[in-house]
Amino acid sequence: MEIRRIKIIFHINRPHLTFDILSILKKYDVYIVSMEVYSNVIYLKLPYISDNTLQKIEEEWKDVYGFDHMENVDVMAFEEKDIELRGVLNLMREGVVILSVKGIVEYFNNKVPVALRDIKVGSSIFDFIENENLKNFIEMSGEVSNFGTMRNVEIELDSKNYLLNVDSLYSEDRIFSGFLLTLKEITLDYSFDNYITFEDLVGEDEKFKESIEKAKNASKVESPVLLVGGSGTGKEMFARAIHSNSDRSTKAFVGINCAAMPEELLESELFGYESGSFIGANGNGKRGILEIADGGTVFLDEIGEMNYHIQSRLLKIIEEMEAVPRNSSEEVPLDIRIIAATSKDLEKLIEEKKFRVDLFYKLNILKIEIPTIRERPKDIEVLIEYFLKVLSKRYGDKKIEISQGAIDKMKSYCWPGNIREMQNVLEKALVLSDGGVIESENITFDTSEVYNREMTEGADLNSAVSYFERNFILKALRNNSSIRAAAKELNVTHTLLLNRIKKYEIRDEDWKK
Ligand SMILES: Nc1ncnc2c1ncn2[C@@H]1O[C@H](COP(=O)(O)OP(=O)(O)OP(=O)(O)O)[C@@H](O)[C@H]1O
Repeated sequence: MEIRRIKIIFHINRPHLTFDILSILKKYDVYIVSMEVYSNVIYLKLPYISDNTLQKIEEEWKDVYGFDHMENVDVMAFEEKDIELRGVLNLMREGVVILSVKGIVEYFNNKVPVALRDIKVGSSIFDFIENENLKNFIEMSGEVSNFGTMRNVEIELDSKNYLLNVDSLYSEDRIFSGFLLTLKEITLDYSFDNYITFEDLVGEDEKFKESIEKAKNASKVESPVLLVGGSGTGKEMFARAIHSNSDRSTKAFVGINCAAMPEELLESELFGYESGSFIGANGNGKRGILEIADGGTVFLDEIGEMNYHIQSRLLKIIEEMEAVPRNSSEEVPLDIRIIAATSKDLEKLIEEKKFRVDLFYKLNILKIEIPTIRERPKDIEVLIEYFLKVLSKRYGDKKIEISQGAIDKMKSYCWPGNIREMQNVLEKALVLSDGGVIESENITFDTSEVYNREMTEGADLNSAVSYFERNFILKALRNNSSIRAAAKELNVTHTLLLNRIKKYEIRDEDWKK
């Protein structure tokens, strides 16, 4: 006997609607196998009932205030999502396992290594992968839920080597829900294609190339590195490329964002729970990421946000490592390479007594400045071409075209969110273009508060106001076809707007389509 799945659609949402629907089922003595209730829809999974009975039930439902219509469906909403998710996972080229916050398997795809052949939903991943890094990472993330990623840890399963990557999963409102674990087999001739390498860093501008050269040199030495650059300029990509070009490349790359968590949490994340010493934790306490990443690289993003006390502890570790360098026969306390990044001016923070000058000097030895898009305008077209290729690949080698007008519009924009923003703008434009040619009207910029805030943070009042004013005027000009119309929208005189256009050196090509 077949199960029936029914979708009921309502044209209003009122109290007791579900109750009224279910009361009629009760009247016909039909029980419910399962049910999903949304604001205007109910899915019901019912045991087999004849068409005749269902028709009678439907007739009565029609009298329920708010009922619109019902449909027989093949799957419930949840089942549909489940099928979709499985389908997507199976499309991926690597073995993928989705875990709960405690490391329990929730989904896995058909590319998981043979060594995981007995894996089941509900199994613990630790029964299949015995790896201290993974264990610690999951245990700690489970407790603090803000830990990010674990990159390229080499593990062995059934005498084969794999690169293990783990990402924490969050809902839109940042509720931590588990992990996405990917396993990629390392084959001899293509071992590192999962790494970000310098080849992945796109750009031809001289300033950018200088940064790449510096980073390449930095990858061959052991001192800490300081990456300085605005939001979305590629600091993390640089850090990863340095790691994979170094002789630590087969070890962990662990990143932590110092701005993303409260101070006490950051401290225990970094140094572990055991007070006094995190070195050689004997299993009673929690290991910090500095220890988990032993042998590898630790990426400290937004180091300017780290509090003074944590800075002192970090400095001590760097000094201890220097006192007993790598390759020495003495017992080394910790073997990590620190790469720090900042979008803030650390020297200014030193003046404000928010950043330790001695830590700054340690980090500043190898300082690499990553230019913003404004500082490498020639790369705009290069990056557009690159991202369109990436998008085309993602959509099954679909041909994507872009008009000269759209390119010009992107060239005249100031890109406060840098490369990340450019990626987003192009992706959005592709959707808006409905699969055709990307035209200039499909290029829309996020002039939201976030960007204005990021751009104006740390600036003095006059330059912040100017920045805002220039952008505001540009927006009005782009929305209108003439200066006069824009002046009207801005409620200022034509002459005043002309003066401002002159002051801010706004060119016709900055706004005219
Ligand atoms: N040179 C580049 N070539 C291609 N893609 C890049 C380049 N630089 C950055 N990206 C892409 O831009 C996005 C932002 O890069 P990344 O996260 O490294 O920037 P970030 O400076 O660390 O950002 P944030 O300040 O927000 O931490 C990523 O999706 C990355 O893949």
